Amino acid sequence: MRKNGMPITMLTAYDFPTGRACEIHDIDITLVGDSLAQVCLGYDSTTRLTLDEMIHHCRAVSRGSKSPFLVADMPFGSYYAGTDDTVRNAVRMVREGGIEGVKIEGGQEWLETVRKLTSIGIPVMAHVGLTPQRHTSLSGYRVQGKTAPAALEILQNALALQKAGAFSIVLEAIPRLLGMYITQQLDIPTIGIGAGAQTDGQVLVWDDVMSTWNGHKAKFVRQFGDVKGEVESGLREFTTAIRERSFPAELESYGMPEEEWTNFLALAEREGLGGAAEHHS
Ligand SMILES: Nc1nc(=O)c2c([nH]1)NC[C@@H]1CN(c3ccc(C(=O)N[C@@H](CCC(=O)O)C(=O)O)cc3)CN21
Ligand SMILES: CC(C)C(=O)C(=O)O
Ligand SMILES: [Mg+2]
Repeated sequence: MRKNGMPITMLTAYDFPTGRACEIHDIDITLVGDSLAQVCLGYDSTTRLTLDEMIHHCRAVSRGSKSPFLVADMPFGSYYAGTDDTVRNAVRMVREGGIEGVKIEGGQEWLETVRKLTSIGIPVMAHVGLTPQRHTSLSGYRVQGKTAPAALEILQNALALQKAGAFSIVLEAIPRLLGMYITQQLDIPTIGIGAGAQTDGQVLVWDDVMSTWNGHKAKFVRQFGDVKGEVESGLREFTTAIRERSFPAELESYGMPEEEWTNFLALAEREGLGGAAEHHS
């Protein structure tokens, strides 16, 4: 993939229509992010998402997103119980979910896992800096690598993950200088989210880009679309039109030959049903 060329565009998708939109509108990498826990399923943390739930959404996205490279987050708890178990879970995501690569959060502790998945043909995207699956032990969603030792540790993790075979790496919520430095040091492409403008690509969450997410807006989010505004005005007009009976119009309903209607009324009356039709208002 690209290094120093045109930046890589990556966007999350969670279902068939959003996957389809990534394909049609020229996204390079579609990510079935575990952020789906929060933005689609209403959980308070990505740690609540199960492997089965993730696979269900991967299946929908993969039917819509054919040409972008398709990556999915391995859910919290699906890659800790030894390499064999992790491989089994990743293989399910590929075979049942139809995805092409997996993303895992963390550093040195996953080198063996990255080597194994890569060796059996499942490309691994690494993810360092702010790792949301660990928000509890990180004491919340905080910028990472702001001190010299912390920055060094992130760089060392990134280098080790590359050496273990990761094909790309997400850098989340780190100072922009560190994002630039790590990008220069690595041969594999870096994809930033809150890592400044010098990474090889950028990723954001669909609902942040489209302004449909009602929760906290991180500093790194830019809202490019106003789907929330469209939903508001669309629903206001929908309910108003129903309540004032301007919907449906005649053209939005079905007719019947006049003669059939007359015969119907006569038939109904003969059967002793309903009486005259003037009751309807
Ligand atoms: N809608 C949404 N967007 C995301 O980017 C996202 C999710 N959900 N859910 C899963 C994780 C959680 N992520 C988050 C969540 C919060 C912050 C956040 O509030 N960051 C603070 C940093 C404050 C500081 O340390 O100074 C910020 O205000 O940017 C960052 C990433 C990224 N992912
Ligand atoms: C924000 C991206 C990188 C992610 O991991 C997610 O959407 O879950
Ligand atoms: Mg994620």
